[in-house]
Parts: sequence; C-alpha cells; structure tokens
Amino acid sequence: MTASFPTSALAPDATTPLILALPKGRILSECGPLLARAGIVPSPDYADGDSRRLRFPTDDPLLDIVRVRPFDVATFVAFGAAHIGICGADVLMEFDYPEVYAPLDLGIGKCRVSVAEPAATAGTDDPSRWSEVRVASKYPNIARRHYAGRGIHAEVVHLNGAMELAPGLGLCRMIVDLVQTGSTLKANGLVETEVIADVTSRLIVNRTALKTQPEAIGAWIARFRAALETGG
Ligand SMILES: Nc1ncnc2c1ncn2[C@@H]1O[C@H](COP(=O)(O)OP(=O)(O)OP(=O)(O)O)[C@@H](O)[C@H]1O
Ligand SMILES: O=P(O)(O)OC[C@H]1O[C@H](OP(=O)(O)OP(=O)(O)O)[C@H](O)[C@@H]1O
Repeated sequence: MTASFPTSALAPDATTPLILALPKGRILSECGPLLARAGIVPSPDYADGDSRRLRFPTDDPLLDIVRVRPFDVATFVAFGAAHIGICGADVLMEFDYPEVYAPLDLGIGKCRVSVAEPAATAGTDDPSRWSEVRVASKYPNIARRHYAGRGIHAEVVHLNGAMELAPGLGLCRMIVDLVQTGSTLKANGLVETEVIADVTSRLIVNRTALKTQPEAIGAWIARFRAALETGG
C-alpha cells in the first residue's frame, strides 16, 4: 500500500518537535525501561491512566510522544504524521508500507502469527487439495498472502478480537492470529497448526523524514540502539 502524505510534518524547522508514536497496551508497558534507557522522559501526565490526552511533551523540547492503537502506529509513521514509532512486526507485515523503514528489532512483544484450528478436526484433511478456505483474522493481508502462496484462495472474515470463538461457531474453518503462550487457543479447544511468522516489536521511521532530517532521526536510532545494548 502506498501512503501519500502531506510533507509539512516531514521537514519541520529546527524548533518543531519530532513525533514518536507509541502503541497503547502491552507493548507500551514493555517498552518503558527501553524509553528510560534511551533518555526519554515524558511529561508526568503520560503515566496517568485516566488522562484522555493523546499527545505528550517530553523533557526534550524537540520530541513529543503520541499514544495510539497498536495497529495504527505504522499508519501514523507511513503518512508522516509521526516521524518515529514502535510497533509489532505483525502490524508491519499486515500493512507492508513502503514508506516505513524498520532499522531495529527491540526484542520485546514476542509472539507469533499462526494458523490455528479446532483440535477435534486438525489433521483430518489434506490442505494441499483445497482450492479455498474461510479464515477469520485481524490480519486479512497476512492470511490471504499465506494461503495464496499455496495456491489456496482465502476468504477472510475480518474480526478484531475473540477470534478463537469463530471456528466453533461455524464462522470459519481456521483462524490466523497471534499466539504467545498458547493458553487462549487451549482454553477454546484450538491447536496451532502452522507458524506464519515470529513477531517482536520494531523501531520504525518514516523514510522521507530520515532523508530530510538525517541527523535528528539518525540520532534517535542511535540512542535506541545504545539503549538496547545497555539493556543486555
Ligand atoms: N499475546 C499477545 N497477543 C497480542 N499481541 C501481542 C501479544 N504478545 C505481543 N503482542 C504484540 O502486541 C501488539 C498488540 O498489543 P495489544 O494486544 O495490547 O493490542 P490490541 O489488543 O491489538 O489493541 P487494540 O486494543 O487496539 O485492539 C501486537 O501487535 C503484537 O505485536
Ligand atoms: O497465546 P496467548 O498468550 O494466549 O495470547 C494470544 C491472545 O492474545 C491476543 O489477544 P489479546 O489479549 O490482545 O486480546 P484481544 O482479543 O482484545 O486482541 C491474541 O489475539 C490471542 O487471543
């Protein structure tokens, strides 16, 4: 997908802050220590769970943080609304934005994108004979690409959560979803049958911003790299 974006955010003057997009939820809590090691000190209300504010200054007048949904981080960065971000490789795979460059694996948010199906029927059919399959997923592009690679047309039912219910209720034959411990699959009578990709969170940057502000953005990449090295 190609993002065409306004260029105003990409070539700010020397006093306009860069914008770092962070994902709400589990990655945000996991990346706290990394942000601290990178020397990023958000304003105090950033930690206030009740605050409805979405954009926060930091102690660096040239860096602001925006807090967005995990799935939207790549889109904010691809369109140049944010210059830098942190998001899961699952999200990068799903959107596949050419404008997004992911220079660093942050090693947090480990999980995998997998295919799962009911334990009762797993292995009872030969998928190489299928021409189509109905799959429920929050990742329609990943799911379609995965099956297309095997010559199978995937009809994807797009769900945003509780995917594990779908096969048992007759909505689909399989699901493509994130698996970490496997406990959600187990609790819902499903088994993981294929791993499509291993996932960790990445530091991402907008390619045009990197070209127009190589020193500022390059310095942030270097700070995150150093923070990873000092974190062991
Ligand atoms: N067990 C897991 N389940 C889901 N996501 C995980 C897991 N482990 C790591 N992650 C990472 O966290 C990201 C999603 O975080 P989280 O589950 O907090 O958000 P979400 O439920 O997808 O968001 P939203 O509230 O917007 O629906 C994923 O993109 C993935 O990279
Ligand atoms: O293998 P596990 O450790 O059980 O983790 C996997 C579960 O975690 C995610 O859901 P999440 O908790 O984000 O809830 P959601 O349905 O709101 O996305 C994912 O969609 C799985 O349901």
